[in-house]
Amino acid sequence: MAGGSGQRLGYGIPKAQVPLSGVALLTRALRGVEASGVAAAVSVAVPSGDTVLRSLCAEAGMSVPLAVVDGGETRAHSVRAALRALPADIDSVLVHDAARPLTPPEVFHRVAAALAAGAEAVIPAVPVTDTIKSTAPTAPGQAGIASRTVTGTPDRSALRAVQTPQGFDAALLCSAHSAAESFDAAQAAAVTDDAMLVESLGAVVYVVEGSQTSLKITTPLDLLLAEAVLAQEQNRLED
Ligand SMILES: Nc1ccn([C@@H]2O[C@H](COP(=O)(O)OP(=O)(O)OP(=O)(O)O)[C@@H](O)[C@H]2O)c(=O)n1
Ligand SMILES: C[C@](O)(CO)[C@H](O)COP(=O)(O)O
Repeated sequence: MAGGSGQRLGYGIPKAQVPLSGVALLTRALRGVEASGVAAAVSVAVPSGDTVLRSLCAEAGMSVPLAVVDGGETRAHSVRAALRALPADIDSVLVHDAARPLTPPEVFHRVAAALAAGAEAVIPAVPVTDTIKSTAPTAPGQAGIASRTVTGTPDRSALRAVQTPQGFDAALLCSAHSAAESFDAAQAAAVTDDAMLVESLGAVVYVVEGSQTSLKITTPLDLLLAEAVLAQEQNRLED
């Protein structure tokens, strides 16, 4: 998925074009897919009319067929557009973010292996290190102190920070996305990953180990962190 604009990164160009140590995020993500060897075909959603990312796809030198489609208003719209461009006879789909340029091959392998073992839906994830609170807007009359108050503290040991690629039985994912096509704007905005759509159909979603380096580039700080990860890898290779 490379159809986003990258508002939070704030570069003024689609995020997938943004260079990470000189190589565009999309190119790095495609290299990750290629290195994993799990894909028989790839479908990339780019912002409508974007020619730069289309060129990067053509130059990526993928060893499997690669389709490029115009993405949509939300990530889920882009996923639907990309799904429509995949070959009709595929059994499984891995949905991956161009915004995760450093996902190691083993994460792709764990997701693909779980699908091969019979899972209908699989997500990679890592334990959370912060304590997470649910919150709500402060009640009228108390708003002078702070804008939100705490409504609960979920058990951290059960929480996971979820990554991509997320893997699915192709028919299940298509059904889940068909159901989401009728969502209104608020419902559509609340869809932050694909797994939650199949969860709403009652499917069992399996969790496999993700990777700390599979971070999502969302803000400028994430880009700095990713550059540091690459520099460390480079040093390790030179040692
Ligand atoms: N309409 C959209 C929105 C997002 N994405 C993709 O979904 C992934 C995760 O989205 P996010 O990190 O939120 O990217 P942006 O939408 O570009 O970021 P922002 O919300 O800051 O604008 C990214 O690879 C992004 O390109 C997409 O294909 N189509
Ligand atoms: C799909 C995802 O990468 C899983 O963590 C994430 O939910 C995308 O969120 P975003 O707000 O669209 O970046």
